[in-house]
Formats: sequence, structure tokens, C-alpha cells
Amino acid sequence: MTATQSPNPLPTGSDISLPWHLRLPKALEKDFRLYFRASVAKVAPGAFLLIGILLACAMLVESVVGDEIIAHSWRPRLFTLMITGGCLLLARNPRGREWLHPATLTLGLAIASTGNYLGYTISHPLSYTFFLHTPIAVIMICTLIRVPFYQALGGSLIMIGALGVTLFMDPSRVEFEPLTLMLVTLAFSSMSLFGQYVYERLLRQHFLSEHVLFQHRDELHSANLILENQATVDGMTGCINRRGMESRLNHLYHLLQKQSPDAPERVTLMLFDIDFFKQYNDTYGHPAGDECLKKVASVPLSMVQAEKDFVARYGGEEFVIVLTDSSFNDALVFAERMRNRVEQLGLPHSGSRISQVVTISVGVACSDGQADNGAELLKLADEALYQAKGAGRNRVALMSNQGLVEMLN
Ligand SMILES: Nc1nc2c(ncn2[C@@H]2O[C@H](COP(=O)(O)OP(=O)(O)OP(=O)(O)O)[C@@H](O)[C@H]2O)c(=O)[nH]1
Repeated sequence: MTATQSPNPLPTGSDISLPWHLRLPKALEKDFRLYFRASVAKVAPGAFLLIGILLACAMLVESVVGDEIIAHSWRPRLFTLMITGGCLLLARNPRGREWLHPATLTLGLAIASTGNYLGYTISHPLSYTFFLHTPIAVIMICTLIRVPFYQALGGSLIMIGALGVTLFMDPSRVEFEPLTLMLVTLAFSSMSLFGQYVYERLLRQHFLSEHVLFQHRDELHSANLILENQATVDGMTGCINRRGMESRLNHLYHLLQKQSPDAPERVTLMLFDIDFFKQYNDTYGHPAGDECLKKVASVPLSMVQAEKDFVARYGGEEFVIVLTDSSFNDALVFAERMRNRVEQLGLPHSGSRISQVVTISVGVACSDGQADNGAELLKLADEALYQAKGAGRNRVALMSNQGLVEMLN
């Protein structure tokens, strides 16, 4: 395999091809419907308002043209206006939006039926204009308030069918050539439906491209998390490694000095080291030494609770524990308990000059003291640890605020 070849190339937008019938895999189809609805919901309130105004204008014109017309038309018109109002309310309410498309189809059917009813019952030279409600309703559901293609197709076929039945049921009732009107309706409806098909196709392709883009972003994000984890975690003990510790400690100090709202009250740092670990390796071998390190590390790991607190492997057999927001006294209790628990593990250490089992020495320093940054805090804890070793090991030493080292026991 050459350097440029990737074993698992990321998909591109064109890898997911869109079939002629527009259907996507089930899970994607569900997401697309939400996406489609959200895109329609933006324009729907304005469109419904426009339809309401047009309906009111139609009533006005009908009342001017003749009393007989408005006498027939006001009831169905008012009914349609009420449906339009209902649609407007649905479009404005995020919860009602899932009913937006059925409601729009209902409105289209109401407009087309009103036209058929008025055209059939009113005898007037202009009555053919009522039958134009059907193509107008089809244009409305395909262009003004977009209904998904298959729903628009079904709704349009019902409307055109109803128009055909009304026109050809008793052709003598209409004062014009019904076939011409039917052909005009079919022509307008086909164009509208074709437009809707093309629009939905483009929208679906755009949705697919975005979907692929999000997929890439998620994959990159997960890969970054894994890499970040690998770069900052010590594989053997599961503690944070030195690099991770330095960046976390610096971050904590940065928050502390900026006095930002999520800054801890104080930071306490403990540095501990296994006593006579060289002799342990010499006595039991390096692999046993590794096992010993894992067991010792598991003690502070099981004790650290708070989210910002952590245990890090600072060096070979040196570990750091950082506690935030605990009082200095609480931190000392923690250190002493940890020292005690390591001793209680009872790991035999015949090479130790102070005990029969593995023990640790701990140095503790707190940000309340003289350290201005993480590195200085670590230096103070190291100084305390050095003194703990000098004082006989298996003990906790703390760096006081005055810069003096005190032994805990
Ligand atoms: N098994 C094992 N040993 C390690 C690892 N990293 C460092 N060491 C050993 O840890 C020992 C550290 O020894 P020293 O620094 O002399 O300290 P010590 O023997 O513990 O003596 P004091 O700290 O003074 O009590 C060395 O022998 C290293 O080889 C590791 O990952 N695994």
C-alpha cells in the first residue's frame, strides 16, 4: 500500500446516491422529514397569511360582483379561512409542526372543493373561474407551502379527480368547454408537481451532503478524543501521564489566577514515590515491579472522586495527585490514608530497609502557599518528599505556608 492510499477512505456526498423515487434508507428518511419540515416551517406562516388575505379579497370581490354569489360563497369561504387560521397557528407552534403537511393538504382540498361547489351551484358568466381553484390549490401545495412530493401527488390526484367528476357529471350545467379547463388544470398541475419533484430532489441531495459532512466531523471528533486519550494516559497504570498532568495543572492554575467562576478555591498537590523500589526490582524482577506499580497506583485512583481531581504518573515510580477545593487538612488526611492503604496492601518487599511490605513517602504542597504556578507547586511538593525520604520514608511531609517542611507522623 502506498503512503497516499488510505485503508478506509471516508465517504463523500456522491457515495450515497439518490434514487429516482427519492426514497432514502429508513433512518435517513426519518431525519430528512424533520429537515424538510423545518425548512417549510420558516416560510409557512407568511404563506398562510397571504392565503388568508387572498380568501378575504375573494369574498370582497364576490360581494361586489353580486349578492347571489356571496350568499352562496360566504359559508365555504369562512370555513376555508378558519382552516387557514388553524394552519397558521400550527406553523407558529413548534409542537404543531408535525401536522403542518396534513393541514396544508386539508387546506388545498378545502380550496379546491369550495371552487367546485361554487362553480357547480352558481350560474354566472364568470363561474368557470371557480373551477380554477383546483390548479391554484395544486400550485399552493407544491410551490407556496411545499408538501413532500408523494403527498402532493396524492392530494393533487384527488383534487383533479374531484374536478373531473364535477365538470363531467353534468356538462350541460357549465357554460364553457370542460375539456379545455381540464387540460389547463392538468398542464398547471404537472408543471407544479414536476417543480416540486426537482426541488425535493435538490433538497434531499443537500441533506445527504450535510449528513456525510456531519459523519466526517463525528468520526474526526472521536478519532481526536482517542488520540488525545492515548497522548495523555499512561498505558500501564491508567493514570494520566506527565504531559497530561502538566497541561491540567497549568489549566487549573490559570483558572485560579484569572479567578474565573469555575476556578477551584485552591489546588493541593501530592507527590509520592515507592520506597526502595530499585531493590524491589532487583529482588522480584522488572515484571513484578510493573505489577507492583499498577497495584500501588490503584490506591489513589480509587480514592479520587471529584471531576477536576486526578492522579498522574509523574515518572517511573513517582505519582502525583491533584486535589481541588479540598482544605489543606482534608488533603493531609487523604495523603495519610493513602500511605496507610498502600501499606495495608501488604505487598511483600524483602529488599526494603524499613518494612516487610511496600510503602510510599508523600510530599504535599498547597496553592495557598508560595507557589505562583503548577511547576513551583510541584517543586515544593518534591522538596517535602525529599525531606520525607530523609526522615526515614513511609511518611507524609508537608510544605507549610511559611516554606517550612513539617512531618505528619
Ligand atoms: N518495574 C519498573 N521499574 C521502574 C519503572 N520505572 C522506573 N523503575 C525503577 O524504579 C527505580 C527507582 O529507583 P530510585 O530512584 O533509585 O529510588 P528507590 O529505589 O525507590 O529509592 P527511594 O526512592 O530513595 O526510596 C529504578 O530502579 C527504576 O528502574 C517501571 O516502569 N517499571
